[in-house]
Amino acid sequence: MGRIIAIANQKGGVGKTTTSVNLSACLAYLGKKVLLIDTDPQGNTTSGLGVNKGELHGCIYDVLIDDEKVENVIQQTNVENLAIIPATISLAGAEIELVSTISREVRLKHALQDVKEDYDYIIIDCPPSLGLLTINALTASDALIIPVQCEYYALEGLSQLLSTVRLVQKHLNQQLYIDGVLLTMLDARTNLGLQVIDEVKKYFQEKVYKTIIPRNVRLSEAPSHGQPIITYDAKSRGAEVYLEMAREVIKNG
Ligand SMILES: Nc1ncnc2c1ncn2[C@@H]1O[C@H](COP(=O)(O)OP(=O)(O)OP(=O)(O)O)[C@@H](O)[C@H]1O
Ligand SMILES: [Mg+2]
Repeated sequence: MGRIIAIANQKGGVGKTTTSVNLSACLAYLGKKVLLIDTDPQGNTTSGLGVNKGELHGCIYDVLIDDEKVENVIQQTNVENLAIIPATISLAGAEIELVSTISREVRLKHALQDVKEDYDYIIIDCPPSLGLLTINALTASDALIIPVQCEYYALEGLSQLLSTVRLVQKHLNQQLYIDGVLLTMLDARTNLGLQVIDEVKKYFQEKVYKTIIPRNVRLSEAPSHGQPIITYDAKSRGAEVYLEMAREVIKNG
């Protein structure tokens, strides 16, 4: 049975998409069958994997709003074992359209029932907000990964995220748990990064992944080539650390 994992933090630019794309590609590289779902209207995950938005026959919007079957919007990527449900800018309207929709928080969960067994992992990249798209992702998921950038104000906003998680657990999805907090974009030359690591570990204790993602320029270049790091530059530090992280996620169950 597939494990569904949401990658969420309402704070912008903390590495959600970089982690979604590269964790998914590394899990696929390790032989797992993976479906990646882009729920962000920015569609960075979609373009980061080289999917041409002009040629799509459907996206996650059609599933959430028009009851399209997920099977009809899943696309293979250039990476073996990795499929995607893309997002386009039409999704920007979904946040408001969902408000007046029946079972608005559980639409993604219900849609994924049909394909959950076809994959080892389903990874959901969330937008930088705690609106209905993120709530749908949390409600559909077994586990949550929270990327936290090793910068000032790293912990800012996390209490709001955690209280949203508690509300989802109470009312919508009892089994949701935090798989881990992932420290991202560490600049090891600064003390600040190390201070943030200490602070986050104090707060989340054993819930912090052992793998810490450093700043790596190859990771920031890869999306413009429409590739995950593992195919763009398999020998880079970025590829090494995301492989290490994928192994940790597999070990967690
Ligand atoms: N480890 C890293 N090293 C270098 N650059 C990185 C790294 N991780 C992410 N970046 C870059 O930082 C920027 C923000 O990362 P990303 O898009 O993954 O964050 P996000 O949380 O998905 O943002 P948003 O909230 O807008 O969806 C991107 O330009 C990305 O290429
Ligand atoms: Mg993103």
